Amino acid sequence: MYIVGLTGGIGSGKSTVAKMFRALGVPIYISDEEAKKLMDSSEEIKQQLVKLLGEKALTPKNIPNRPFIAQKVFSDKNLLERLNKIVHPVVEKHFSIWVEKQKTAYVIYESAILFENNAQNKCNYIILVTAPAETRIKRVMERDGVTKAQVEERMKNQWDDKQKQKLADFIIENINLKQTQLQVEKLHGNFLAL
Ligand SMILES: Nc1ncnc2c1ncn2[C@@H]1O[C@H](COP(=O)(O)OP(=O)(O)OP(=O)(O)O)[C@@H](O)[C@H]1O
Repeated sequence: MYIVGLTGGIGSGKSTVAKMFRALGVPIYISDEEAKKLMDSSEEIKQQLVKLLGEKALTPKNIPNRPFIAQKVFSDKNLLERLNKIVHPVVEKHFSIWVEKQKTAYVIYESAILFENNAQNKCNYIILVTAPAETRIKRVMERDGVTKAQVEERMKNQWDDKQKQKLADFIIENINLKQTQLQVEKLHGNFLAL
């Protein structure tokens, strides 16, 4: 079975593309969602969070205190790296178990920060979804009801497309949805024929 990574900057349309693959029967692992769920449920992660950030890292209900954690780690790169080192191995293990249960020719691993997290090694192929920055900003402003500056702030933590294009095997230009659908169908055919 092949593992196909799916990535792209904020507002590029990863989720939109993932839905198109899912409609074709491809299992999708949305890494950010799974990591969030695992942080809530894994006692192993929670214990390590308290070790790293103190008792306040958990709420009285024993779930991660996200605003507290975010405020701590986003101003301290070293802490962010250490947090990633706690969460990643658990997600990796969960992903491997999930992959083994799938019965298709390939699965998709979706992550906004696939390259930034060095997750390309686990993928046989990588698809990068792109769209012009102005388009992406407009989409996210509309989708999330945020300002241009807020979107640009989030973009700062991601690599730019030029860096990612060098490492991607396939690029889906997501501007017109019909064209995107055609690109997805073509790639799906390619992956099935591998
Ligand atoms: N080709 C398109 N034409 C018009 N709107 C689009 C197109 N592709 C995506 N959108 C819309 O743009 C917004 C962002 O798309 P989507 O959520 O798929 O991006 P994403 O890359 O997953 O974003 P994020 O990284 O923020 O999760 C959504 O509201 C989506 O419906």
